Amino acid sequence: MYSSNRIAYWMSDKKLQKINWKEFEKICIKYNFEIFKLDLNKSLESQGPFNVFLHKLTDIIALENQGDPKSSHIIKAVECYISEHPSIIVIDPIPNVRRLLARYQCYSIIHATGLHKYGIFTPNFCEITSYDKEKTIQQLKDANVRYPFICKPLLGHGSKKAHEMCIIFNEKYLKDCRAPCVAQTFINHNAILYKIFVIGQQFYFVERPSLKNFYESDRKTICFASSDISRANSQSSLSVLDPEDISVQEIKPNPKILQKIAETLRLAFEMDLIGIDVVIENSTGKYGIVDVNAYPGYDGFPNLYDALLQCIISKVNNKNQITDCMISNDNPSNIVLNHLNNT
Ligand SMILES: O=P(O)(O)O[C@H]1[C@H](O)[C@@H](OP(=O)(O)O)[C@H](OP(=O)(O)O)[C@@H](OP(=O)(O)O)[C@H]1O
Ligand SMILES: Nc1ncnc2c1ncn2[C@@H]1O[C@H](COP(=O)(O)OP(=O)(O)O)[C@@H](O)[C@H]1O
Ligand SMILES: [Mg+2]
Repeated sequence: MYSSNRIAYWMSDKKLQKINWKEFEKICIKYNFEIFKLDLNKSLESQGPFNVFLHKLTDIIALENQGDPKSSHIIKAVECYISEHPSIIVIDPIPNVRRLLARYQCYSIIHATGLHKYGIFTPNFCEITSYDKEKTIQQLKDANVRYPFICKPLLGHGSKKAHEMCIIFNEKYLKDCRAPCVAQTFINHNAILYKIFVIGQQFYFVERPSLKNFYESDRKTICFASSDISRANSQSSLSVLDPEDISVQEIKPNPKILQKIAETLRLAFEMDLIGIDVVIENSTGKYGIVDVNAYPGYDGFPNLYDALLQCIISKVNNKNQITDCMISNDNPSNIVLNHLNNT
């Protein structure tokens, strides 16, 4: 049992408390898995061996990305250990998490999935690279980004700043774009957002508050912190619909379409633990994917830890099958080799 069923994990203490991790440890023990928290400040070799590494390293990866030497040292050590022990199942692989954190890259991956065939899209987006007004106008035009649009920081995690955004309504206030950033067309969706939580092949969705409808106008830029908008109990004034929008009929989400989004993005990002923010566009009824997160909160996911362990077990079994297959594939080639040697 020692090395074949040993799970190492790392998450911040804040996250561990929030998600009642003790519950997961109990389930692991019940199913004969040993589980322990990896100490990132100690030699990893001395804490091994283990065959599964489960983590939420997003903030450290984001800090590494911003040049923080301590974070960079930690992530390099983890990556080095993983590459020296290629049989470890990493949930989720660090290069894939890195790709997800960069918003522009993240939207490009969604855009390339072909989900538009099913009435699913990611709103038009582009990277704003400078404070040069003419250049910005051209970048918006080339990508067909319309007013109003949201400016989002390039990096989607790692600091409070990553979640500070603004809505720009007209050319006059383009100066408020905090370059470099991603600009994304604002989709009116009656202030309702759906969060899809994915754990391997299982998924679940919840409804959350979101931003009210906005239209192109000469109004000033609105700035907001995204954490004030779509948390379970958020009560922002930006989520209160204007009187003329109250009568817009709510479109109920089709679970089959949300399932299609969950399955497609899990494969596209090659990640098992993701959260996807989806809005349904008022005017078309189409499903817009506005954000994808690594290892989300899973608030409300039924039997969360059974689902998580099931995901781990199926990956361990898959890996064992592949290994068995490689061993048994060895035999025919050995026979051929022996045969050749004997002739
Ligand atoms: O960036 P957005 O789109 O808001 O997504 C967030 C982040 O993933 C948060 O993780 P973190 O705080 O680690 O960045 C997560 O909170 P936790 O993982 O801490 O619970 C939130 O889960 P919800 O709290 O379920 O919304 C999820 O909605
Ligand atoms: N293109 C969009 N159109 C309309 N609302 C959006 C759009 N993108 C984001 N939002 C709203 O802004 C919030 C924050 O944006 P998001 O990209 O999810 O940022 P974060 O990574 O900080 O969660 C979302 O929860 C949603 O309410
Ligand atoms: Mg979000």
